[in-house]
Amino acid sequence: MTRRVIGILGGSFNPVHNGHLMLASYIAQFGPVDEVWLNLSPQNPFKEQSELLDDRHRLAMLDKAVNGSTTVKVCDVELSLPQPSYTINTMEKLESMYPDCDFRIIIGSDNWPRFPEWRDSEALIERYGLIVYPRRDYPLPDIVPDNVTVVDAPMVDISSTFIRECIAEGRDMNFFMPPQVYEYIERNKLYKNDGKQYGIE
Ligand SMILES: Nc1ncnc2c1ncn2[C@@H]1O[C@H](COP(=O)(O)OP(=O)(O)OP(=O)(O)O)[C@@H](O)[C@H]1O
Ligand SMILES: O=C(O)c1ccc[n+]([C@@H]2O[C@H](COP(=O)([O-])O)[C@@H](O)[C@H]2O)c1
Repeated sequence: MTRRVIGILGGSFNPVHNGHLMLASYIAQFGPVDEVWLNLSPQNPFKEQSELLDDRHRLAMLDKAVNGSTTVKVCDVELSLPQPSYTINTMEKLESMYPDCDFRIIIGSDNWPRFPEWRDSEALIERYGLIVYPRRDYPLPDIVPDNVTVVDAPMVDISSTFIRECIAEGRDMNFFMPPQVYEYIERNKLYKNDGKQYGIE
């Protein structure tokens, strides 16, 4: 039986947006993988906890965003692993949970310069392999080491930070994410910057 190859795209997804989804869809169709899993990191080792919305809201928005897709899926394994979310722990856990799959790590070129600071970065490249895609202002690596693949995906230059700021200013961000995610944000009054943490659906 052929082994399924899964690309893991980790992030805070605070919130997930069309940039994440278009990239994941592109790599699942044109990259060296069969599926892309959007892996929710409750606590990125490089980010401040205080900036983050509750994991359950971020997971609910991811589930709504992929909407049952068979090639772009959600992965919540880090919710039950120690924090911060080190990718090496995640990959080892996934390997043990899905012995019939091969896993790759997907990162943007913005993450490439600091990749050597990731825990066990050399082992991550050697054991799993990296797929690197372009982000604005961050050139792709000139010299591509063994086990690193560059995928020239189109760039959609939006970020969760921009979306959070715009919502806090009262702007309409409906077209920056799937409508069902935006409805969830509105219904739960998320990112309003009024200091309140609203309930989980
Ligand atoms: N517009 C985009 N196109 C492609 N990849 C993106 C885009 N925005 C973020 N990513 C990548 O998706 C992964 C998860 O992103 P993350 O949740 O950190 O989103 P972000 O929009 O960069 O968030 P923030 O603005 O809160 O830092 C990261 O590897 C990040 O580089
Ligand atoms: O494992 C590490 O040392 C490590 C260091 C920095 C970031 N990561 C992971 O990289 C993913 C994307 O991070 P970011 O900064 O683009 O949100 C996310 O899943 C993080 O947990 C992982």
